[in-house]
Amino acid sequence: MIKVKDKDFVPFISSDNLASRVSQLGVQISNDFAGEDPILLGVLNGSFMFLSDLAKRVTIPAEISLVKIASYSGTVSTGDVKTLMGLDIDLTGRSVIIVEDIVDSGLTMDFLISLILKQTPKKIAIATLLLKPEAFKYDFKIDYIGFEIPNKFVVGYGLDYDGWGRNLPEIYQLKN
Ligand SMILES: O=P(O)(O)OC[C@H]1O[C@H](OP(=O)(O)OP(=O)(O)O)[C@H](O)[C@@H]1O
Ligand SMILES: Nc1nc2[nH]cnc2c(=O)[nH]1
Repeated sequence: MIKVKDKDFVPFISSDNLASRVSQLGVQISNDFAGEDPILLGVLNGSFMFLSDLAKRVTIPAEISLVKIASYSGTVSTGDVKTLMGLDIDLTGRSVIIVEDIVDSGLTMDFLISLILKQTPKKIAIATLLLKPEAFKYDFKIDYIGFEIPNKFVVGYGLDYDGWGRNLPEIYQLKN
């Protein structure tokens, strides 16, 4: 068990499991997007570690760009998604792979998809390391899912609790 800020968390997904799953996703993306020169669009802050490891496993030419949006404060969503750093790349006619650490309710991703669609890309795909199926409220398709997890708050491998815990190399779940 570990303490992050003022809450206790228990080990949930080991760094070995993360590494092998991320590597499989990299192979899949490389096969599916061969010849398309995709853009890996990471969503800050949470996706930085997943994006970094995934990008190293993508063996085809790919651009990398970042957007920064946020809706969570502590362990709860504010229900209000804000763009804190916008797109700095033209997505017109491009194949865009959105890279997220987690899709929970789906609110953030839904917001991002509509933002990107305004730029008329050729294709949008979604890659998320984690998905909480019980919490997911939308019906957009998620193309690459690392792990489906229960509806409990997690930290580590980029994911934070109030800013803390992002640097942990494995994923932990909030203790009951
Ligand atoms: O599906 P949802 O319910 O919208 O939740 C998922 C979002 O929540 C987290 O971001 P957060 O707002 O905590 O910002 P961060 O990436 O800076 O940690 C996570 O990185 C996703 O972007
Ligand atoms: N750190 C963290 N951020 C989230 N954003 C949405 N769900 C979660 C979660 O379980 N953990």
